[in-house]
Amino acid sequence: MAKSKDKGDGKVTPLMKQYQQVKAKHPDSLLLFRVGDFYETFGEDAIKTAQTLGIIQTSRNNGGSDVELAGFPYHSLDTYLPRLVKAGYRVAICEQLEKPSKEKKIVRRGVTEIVTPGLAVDDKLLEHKTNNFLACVTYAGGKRDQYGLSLLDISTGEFLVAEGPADYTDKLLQSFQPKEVLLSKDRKKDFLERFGDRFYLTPRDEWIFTEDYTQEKLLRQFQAISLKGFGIEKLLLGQIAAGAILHYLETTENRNLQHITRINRLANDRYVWLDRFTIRNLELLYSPHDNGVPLVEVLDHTVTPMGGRLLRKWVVLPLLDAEAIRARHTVVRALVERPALLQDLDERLRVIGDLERLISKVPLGKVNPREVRSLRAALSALGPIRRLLAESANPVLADMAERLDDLPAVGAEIDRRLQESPAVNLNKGGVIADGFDAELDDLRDITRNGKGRLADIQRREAERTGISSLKIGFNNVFGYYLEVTNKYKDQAPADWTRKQTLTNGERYITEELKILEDKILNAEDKILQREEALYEDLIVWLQDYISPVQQNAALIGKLDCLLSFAKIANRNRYVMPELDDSKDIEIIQGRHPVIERQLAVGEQYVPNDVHLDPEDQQIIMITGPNMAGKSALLRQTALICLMAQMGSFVPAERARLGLIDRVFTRVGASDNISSGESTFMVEMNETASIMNNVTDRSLVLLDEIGRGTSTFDGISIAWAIAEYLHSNGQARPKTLFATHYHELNELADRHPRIRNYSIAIKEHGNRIIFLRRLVPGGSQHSFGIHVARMAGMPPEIITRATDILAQLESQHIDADGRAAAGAELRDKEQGQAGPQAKPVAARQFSQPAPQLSIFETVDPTAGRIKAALEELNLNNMTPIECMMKLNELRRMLEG
Ligand SMILES: Nc1ncnc2c1ncn2[C@@H]1O[C@H](COP(=O)(O)OP(=O)(O)OP(=O)(O)O)[C@@H](O)[C@H]1O
Repeated sequence: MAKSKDKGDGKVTPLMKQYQQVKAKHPDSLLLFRVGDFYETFGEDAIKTAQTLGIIQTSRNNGGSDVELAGFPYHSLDTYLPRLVKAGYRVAICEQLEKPSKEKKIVRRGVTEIVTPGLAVDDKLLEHKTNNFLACVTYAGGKRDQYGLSLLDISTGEFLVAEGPADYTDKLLQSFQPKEVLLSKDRKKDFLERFGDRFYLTPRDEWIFTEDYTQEKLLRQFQAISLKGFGIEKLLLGQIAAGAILHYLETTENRNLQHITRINRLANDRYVWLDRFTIRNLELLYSPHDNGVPLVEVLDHTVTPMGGRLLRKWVVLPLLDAEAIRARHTVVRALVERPALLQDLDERLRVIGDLERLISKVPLGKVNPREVRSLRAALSALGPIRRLLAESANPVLADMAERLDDLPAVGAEIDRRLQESPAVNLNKGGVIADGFDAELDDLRDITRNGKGRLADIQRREAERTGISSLKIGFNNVFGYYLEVTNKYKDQAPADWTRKQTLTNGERYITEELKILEDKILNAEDKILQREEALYEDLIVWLQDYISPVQQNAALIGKLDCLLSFAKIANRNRYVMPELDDSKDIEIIQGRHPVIERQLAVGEQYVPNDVHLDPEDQQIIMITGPNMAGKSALLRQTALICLMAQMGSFVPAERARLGLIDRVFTRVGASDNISSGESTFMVEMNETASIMNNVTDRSLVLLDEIGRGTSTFDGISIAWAIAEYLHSNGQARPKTLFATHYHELNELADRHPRIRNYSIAIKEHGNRIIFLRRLVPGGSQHSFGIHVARMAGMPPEIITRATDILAQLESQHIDADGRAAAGAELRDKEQGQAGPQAKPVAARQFSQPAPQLSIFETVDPTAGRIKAALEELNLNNMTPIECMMKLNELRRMLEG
């Protein structure tokens, strides 16, 4: 609230009083207060506005008070409003609700709109190819890990509901990236703990988030007596979230919501489950790297905003239903095989524009005349598209043709009512077509032919009266008049009214003249008023067609995505994957869709075969030096599977794929301590969540798991996880395991479904040449030194490191005790109590290392550890328990 420093008599001007009343109702919004031709801001708001917009801040003296002030002309609203909202402010726009008049001291004012990051409809605030979601999250509370989530894009009318545990909610928040999250005040802390602080939060009173209140809001919006038909009746938390969104819309003056015609359940059983690490790690939508390119950018060759937005959903929601996936594949194939059809459709789609957002602007009262014309243009493009689809001989496309409706009545009515190239703004006129409205035509005729009509009256009256010298004149006192010289004044007829006597003549008015005068003088204003009224009629009339236009927009979006898939299949030589009922993944000469697009000229992406199946080759351990291409191979395998289930062709020579239901990804972080937990614990927790959720249709990517901890821990974790995934009951998730620890190669000797592979390299003198080929068999070194050289490490260090390595290798112990760690695990597994691990202190490197066991020291901790180890009943422990125990022992060691 603007603080007025009282300087003298303490009186606040009526304007400031009115301002303060309005501001009191919107304390958390930045208030733009219309005063004449300006939007003014006061107090704190003025400081923020001036800073954000870079405009001058002054102060205003209001009846003895002094307050900060910053303002801008009303016609700059379009430029400044988006900047304020993008800076993170909620902006309330307070308009003058009546015209100023002499009688009234102060005009009525009120807030007509509140714009927030999640409630944007202005094109300047929106990105064409991205939805702008407002989310609401509700929480069951207590021990139940259950959340309700609703998402609304007010600019398109898309309204979604979901319900599930925290990780599911988190995943959806990450996939849909809401611009604002509504939540109950008392849940804010919980939200921040679970989902982090990266969202723009709008906490609201608790009472809103109640079942009865929100239900009623939903029923009213959909004019329904029950929510059964929407398939969301069981999602009570989701319903509360959705109803709370509707409440929020009301309080932000968004009351005309006829474009929100549906509410859909986001059914997690229809889509591949991608855990949140997977969405991030596979860089599906965003890349954390400066020059990184996310998958969606490679896939996106859509030409309509609807297509662009839908593709983003397809990318994070790959399908589980084989039939639906095949349907997409067959369309892509049909389009790939008929380039002429593809090109024709592409050209037609390009003129459609943002049909979905256009129609949403209709009820919101934000659609301008030119946009209505674009709507008309889009509808007329649908006819030819429908014909092309119908002739395509593809059943899915033919079905789309059936469902597309070019709404000829709407097109015809727009033509009848609107000019062909109407003005953008209604307040300039020139919007409604000639010939549509007699009154408007008449007014327009007057502005064009006013003088001619006056001349007509003059001529007619002269003929009637025989006064040949009759003239028409105008003055400011009584407007148009007929003037007669004294010679003819007796001939003036009775129906003329005398208005003025001059020395040499008389002036008269007639009723006809006065009517014409009124029309001439007010024609411009009346034209604007009439056009406004007629335009409003058109918009109201259009509201009956919101739903069919939305359906067209949805079909066009889908078609656009499929065209995009066909285009990239052509451009990037993708092939149609074969989906079968197996649980296998068989990729011949697969490539990474993103990396292959980024290679420098002359560089070739080296394709690789990957075969995984739960019966025989369930887990692949991939070793190889840094930079060899291990991560790329892991990711490309997952991306190929996911692209296939999105309906896309894939970068490979051939791919035979059983459906996958979940993808889990873990990347060993080098430093995860910032979150307060040790890396070890983070990995344990995360990995435990994989263990609990895998099925034998799942795909697990483990990239350098255990890297964040010491080698000993790292190998232990990786070892135990690999074993668990291999031997845990019925579920046999297909797993790709990239690791530096070549010690893990021993696992393959012990477990039938674990296989070793490595990424081939060639050693050339002291250098490595990366061949990027996946070859059977593990690798023997870690090649850290080579990588250090490539990274530009000083030659002295490289030479010294090479020396040390040679010494260590001659002792069969590597630089930080890896062989020892491997041996330790081996011994444990075989039930041999006596560990032979021999960690070596760095200072011992240049001398033969004495064979020291940790238990041979005099340290009492070592004694405790020994006792604890002896107590263990290894046969009764799960690998995870083993790992936990190891961690505990290690902490004892660390004190
Ligand atoms: N098959 C391939 N063909 C061509 N270039 C490749 C291939 N695979 C990977 N690369 C290139 O090599 C780089 C390193 O690959 P990647 O990150 O997968 O290595 P890595 O073995 O996982 O390394 P680190 O162990 O350091 O994580 C990639 O950025 C990519 O540019």
